[in-house]
Amino acid sequence: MSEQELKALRLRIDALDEKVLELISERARCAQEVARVKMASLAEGEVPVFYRPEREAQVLKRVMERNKGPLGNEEMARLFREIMSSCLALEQPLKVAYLGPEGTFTQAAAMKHFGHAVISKPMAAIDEVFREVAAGAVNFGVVPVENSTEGAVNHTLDSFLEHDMVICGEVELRIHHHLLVGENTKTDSISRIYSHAQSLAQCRKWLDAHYPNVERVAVSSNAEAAKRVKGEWNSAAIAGDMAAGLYGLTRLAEKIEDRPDNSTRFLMIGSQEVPPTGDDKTSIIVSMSNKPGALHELLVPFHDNGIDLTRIETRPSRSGKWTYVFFIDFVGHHRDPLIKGVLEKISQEAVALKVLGSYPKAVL
Ligand SMILES: O=C(O)C(=O)C[C@]1(C(=O)O)C=C[C@@H](O)C=C1
Repeated sequence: MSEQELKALRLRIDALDEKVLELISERARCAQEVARVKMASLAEGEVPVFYRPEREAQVLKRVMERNKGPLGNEEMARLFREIMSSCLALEQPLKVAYLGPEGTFTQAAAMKHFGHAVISKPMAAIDEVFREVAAGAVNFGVVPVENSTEGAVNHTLDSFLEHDMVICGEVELRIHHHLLVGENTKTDSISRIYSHAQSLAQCRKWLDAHYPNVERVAVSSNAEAAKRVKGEWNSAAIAGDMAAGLYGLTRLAEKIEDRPDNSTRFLMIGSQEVPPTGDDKTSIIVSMSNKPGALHELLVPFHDNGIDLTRIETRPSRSGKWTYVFFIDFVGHHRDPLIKGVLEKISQEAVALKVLGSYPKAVL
């Protein structure tokens, strides 16, 4: 390519950037207007709701449907995710608590869902995220709920039994683990590998094959593992890209998870009910009396109405020995007439039924 051609193309890019800039600014001004209208139409004592997950899901879906390339749909939606995040921050900067410390996959999930224009607050434990939301110190919380290799995150399920929370969104993240070391660590001198217990489990086969005799130490998060090895000489951490970048660690081996499709699902928790979008999921907790056929009775109304169950999990209830609660996710919104009917049927049989929330299916 000649210098001349390159120069002409860069001039075109400059001109296009100017238009993009103008359009983004116009969109941001429009969002400010939206905020003004929301404020003006408030009833006496009503609090304004700036963040609208159902609208955000619609915007992102529309972008993906209309995108003609060459950028991929997800790539394009991610750009719009960030534009919307910044527009919302003009209306109201959201405060989001997540399972920290900085650099965890939960932080990456929070950024994927809310974009980078939020004020984010790392918490030391899942229960603390719940408490922070319940206390009203933040607008939303982000917690992991299940992993495709290791199953349920029990701390999260148990926290739902203790706190009144509304689930207002979900996000799925592909989890890639790397073996990370600090600058002073020699490859052949590793005597200890730190990570979160779930991450150690997700890389068990790889560790058995490559470091069978090295001590594996479970710590509170993989970001914590990364933080520790930064200053140590003989240890390595298993953690993801965010932690590697944050603590300036070197990747000795990349993508060491045993299953290439290893993914984690995260939930956004708050107090805001989300209206239907037409493509939603609902999460409920049900406790049944301890008698034969109770689970069957619970599942029949879903089957009879052709409702797609996406997950069912059992946890011991806090109220009696050998009694259980079921966490169930299914497709649909609790305001849909069909779902309403099913929930009514279940509540007739159940000891207790709680709708944790209906929310748009993850778009990204
Ligand atoms: O449509 C709204 O209610 C807006 O506030 C605008 C907007 C946007 O930028 O598109 C911003 C924040 C909301 O979460 C949803 C959408």
